[in-house]
Amino acid sequence: MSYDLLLYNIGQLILPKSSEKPLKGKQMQELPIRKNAAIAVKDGKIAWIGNSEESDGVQAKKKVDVKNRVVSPGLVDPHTHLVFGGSRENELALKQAGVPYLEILASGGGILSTVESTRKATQEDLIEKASFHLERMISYGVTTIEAKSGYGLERDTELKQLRVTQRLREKYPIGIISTFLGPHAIPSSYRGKEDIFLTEMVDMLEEIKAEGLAEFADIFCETGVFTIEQSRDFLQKAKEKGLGIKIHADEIDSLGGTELAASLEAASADHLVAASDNGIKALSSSDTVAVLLPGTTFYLGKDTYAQARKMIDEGVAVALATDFNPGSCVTENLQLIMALAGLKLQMTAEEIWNAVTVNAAHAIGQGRVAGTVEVGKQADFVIWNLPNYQYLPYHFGVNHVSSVYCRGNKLWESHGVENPV
Ligand SMILES: N=CN[C@@H](CCC(=O)O)C(=O)O
Ligand SMILES: [Zn+2]
Repeated sequence: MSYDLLLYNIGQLILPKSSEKPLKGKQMQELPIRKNAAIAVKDGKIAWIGNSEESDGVQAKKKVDVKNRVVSPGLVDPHTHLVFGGSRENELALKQAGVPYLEILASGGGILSTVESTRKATQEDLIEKASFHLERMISYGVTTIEAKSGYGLERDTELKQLRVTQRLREKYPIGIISTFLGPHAIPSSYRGKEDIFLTEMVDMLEEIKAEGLAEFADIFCETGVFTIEQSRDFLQKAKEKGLGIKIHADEIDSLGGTELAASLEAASADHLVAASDNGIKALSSSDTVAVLLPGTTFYLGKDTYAQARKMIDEGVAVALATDFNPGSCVTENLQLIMALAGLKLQMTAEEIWNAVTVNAAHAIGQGRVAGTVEVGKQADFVIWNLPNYQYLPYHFGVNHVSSVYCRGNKLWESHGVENPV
């Protein structure tokens, strides 16, 4: 058999355990590593994994010497707000003056200011801007992402954002999972009429599902935004329409969104900085993935991070994401989030790699498609300029990628000096 591509001399091949369900608690500590490995690709899929010596006789159109470096599955970023207009650099001065995130929002800024810019932007403007950010995500080793709407807060702009995501799917070979986040904030004109706004958002669910514009629905459950009851009602209706569900839960105040996510069997509950002990317990007896966003906590200037250690020790499945957005976490760099997970969430290197591969894939319903390197799966992987897998969360703030492959094709390559391993 002749393959399309052979990678040989792989110093460490990171092989997160494939599983029907996300890895929970102690399972996250296991990260199988194959030393001196080789991978062969045929028709965009992994066709063979073996020892580098065995690969001598393997026929392939192209052979790549990995020079003893690390290869991992393509990273998965399961929480991004990729499509938006404008930017909010003016908020830095407000933050420095001590104005809290929710206060900026309540005074018509924050999310609402991005809503204004997104409403004004054309579909083409949004495609161009999102492409720029997406290509930067890819350069950091990401081959699957989730992208949320939520900067329209009215039918036409929400649909415009979702259509941009569809166009990005056609434009790029990477996996892009779309989430409808219509209830992301209360538009100023609907203050005191939140239920009318939510009915309008619920009315969009059928069309979104029928047109395949999103796989998931999401809501921002927070003080001054949507209550637990409103969130339950919206998510239940989304589920009835056949959409998967997610929730921005317990980010700032402990409202009980974590417990709600577990009780509704949501695919993920995201943020969870203020999750209660009961919430963590509820997650541990569910398959809902806790998607933690330490970049957001850092960017909002907080000292208290999500209790990742307690969550993992109590048996929760944890994933990590950038939360890339123009307000609360302005970075496309998932490697930076991996470093923050080591420094601020006390996660081990093994847990961190599982959290950005297999568990991140499960958080967006892609456990069968992405997040692992195994025969028969999509050939999405990253060659890293790393001497070993523990090195990544240790050396922070830079890009360690040597090259990114998606479905067996090289998508991005670094032109810098290689780290001598
Ligand atoms: N917290 C709610 N939504 C986003 C922030 C959006 C924004 O500030 O534009 C988040 O997940 O952090
Ligand atoms: Zn978010």
